[in-house]
Amino acid sequence: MAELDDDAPLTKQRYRDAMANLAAAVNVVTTDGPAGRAGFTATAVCSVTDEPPTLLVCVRRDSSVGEAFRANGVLCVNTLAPEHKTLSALFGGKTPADERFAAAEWSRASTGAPVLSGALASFDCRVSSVVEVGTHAVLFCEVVSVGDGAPTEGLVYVGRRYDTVCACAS
Ligand SMILES: NC(=O)c1ccc[n+]([C@@H]2O[C@H](COP(=O)([O-])OP(=O)(O)OC[C@H]3O[C@@H](n4cnc5c(N)ncnc54)[C@H](O)[C@@H]3O)[C@@H](O)[C@H]2O)c1
Ligand SMILES: Cc1cc2c(cc1C)N(C[C@H](O)[C@H](O)[C@H](O)COP(=O)(O)O)c1[nH]c(=O)[nH]c(=O)c1N2
Repeated sequence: MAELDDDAPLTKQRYRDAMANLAAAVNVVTTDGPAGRAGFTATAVCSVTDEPPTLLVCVRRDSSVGEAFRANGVLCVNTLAPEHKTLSALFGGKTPADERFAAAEWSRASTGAPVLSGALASFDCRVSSVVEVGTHAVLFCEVVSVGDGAPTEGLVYVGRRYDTVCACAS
């Protein structure tokens, strides 16, 4: 059981160590448009409201991909299945964009954002507002269409490693 320690300084490392205990779905977030095609791995994705359907994505402001998302103003959140572990590492590393996208099959959403074939779910979005908080930009995104695959197993990231969970309806 975790106990709060108010005396120890709250360092970045202690914050990260605690956050590492939160299991999170793994997504590849993609965009395309005048600023070019880009994509990155993200666990900082969350549903905000269903009226209007809105989710948020947090992206590091100093990442090579962040500006493309802001400039294109559209994105697709592709939720990964267990077979996408290698893809997650590719989109989460320093690999050039073309190599990232060459590792999977894609179609195009109505916004123009790339949709991952075999994703557990895909959310095609328009960025409705951006709030900068510290090192990250929080992209609030209105969902314009969704696609979901057959119930299967989901990929989660917890304790700094990947795991598989049942995503089947009980
Ligand atoms: N929100 C994020 O930007 C975020 C989330 C998860 C992982 N990552 C990156 O993926 C790599 C591997 O992460 P890891 O979980 O194995 O180990 P880690 O020790 O770097 O991170 C542990 C946890 O802390 C949080 N975190 C890490 N970096 C963060 C950041 N810059 N801003 C906000 N929260 C952050 C995440 O919840 C992460 O799962 C690292 O480079 C990490 O920075 C970034
Ligand atoms: C499991 C996991 C989860 C996340 C990440 C990584 C991994 C492996 N990364 C980091 C991000 O994917 C990485 O910095 C990319 O490389 C960013 O693209 P550039 O390398 O800057 O092009 C990440 N970055 C971010 O800004 N928000 C996030 O939610 C996450 N989540």
